[in-house]
Amino acid sequence: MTEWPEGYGRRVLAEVDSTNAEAARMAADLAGPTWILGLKQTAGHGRRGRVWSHPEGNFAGSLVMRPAAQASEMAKRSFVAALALHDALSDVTGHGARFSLKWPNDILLNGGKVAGILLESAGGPGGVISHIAIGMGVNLAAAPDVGEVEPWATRPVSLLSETGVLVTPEEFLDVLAPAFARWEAQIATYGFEPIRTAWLARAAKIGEVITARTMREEWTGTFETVDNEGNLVLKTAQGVVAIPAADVFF
Ligand SMILES: O=C(O)CCCC[C@@H]1SC[C@@H]2NC(=O)N[C@@H]21
Repeated sequence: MTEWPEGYGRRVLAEVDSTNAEAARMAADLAGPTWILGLKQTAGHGRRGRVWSHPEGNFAGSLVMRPAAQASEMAKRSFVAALALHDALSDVTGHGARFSLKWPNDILLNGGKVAGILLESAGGPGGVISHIAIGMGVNLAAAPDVGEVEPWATRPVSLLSETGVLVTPEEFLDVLAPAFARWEAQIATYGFEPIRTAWLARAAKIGEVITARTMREEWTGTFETVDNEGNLVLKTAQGVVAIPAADVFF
């Protein structure tokens, strides 16, 4: 097994409202980047304020850091997190080819959603962030009921139901944390480009027609790439558009 990464803290909580909320509470006194694992999460939330339910045995964890960086740079950590989750899920199952990455923040298994990522940060002076929480939820043991997610959402699946592999949240963290540290070292040393390239190599639906829905508009077009800011680039009938944030539908 890979070693726990040097310099990263680890806190396991029997119960927590939300590991991202706990990350915010801890941020002021942080000695270094710290993983928070919630074995039971009672008020987990997803993107756009959606409820993130926590069937027993699933992974709910956040990495909290206090980097001296602009918010726009930190947003790229969601790609780092996606790569780390892809590595960890591939490692524990031995079925890497079954996983793909859905822009912006989902991990798919056999085309269903097995994991989601939620970045939350607080601002400091001059656009520099004071902390970032990289929250990750993984359906290790069970997927939420279809009725719990929006009708248009990607079908939720669990690792257990799709692969027959059951790992505990603690075991999963022991694989995920070193994977994250490897990709974090890449972005810290070489910048976003190797992350972008690696992410694209694992992306779902590249070259295919997809729909991106933002708060105000909906775009349908060919998924060309992700640009060096992390935007989704679609070739539409109106031209090429770069979309910073949206929900994507296949
Ligand atoms: O797909 C999404 O909408 C993102 C889901 C993120 C859920 C995780 S679980 C751990 C962390 N704590 C939270 O309250 N949310 C994230």
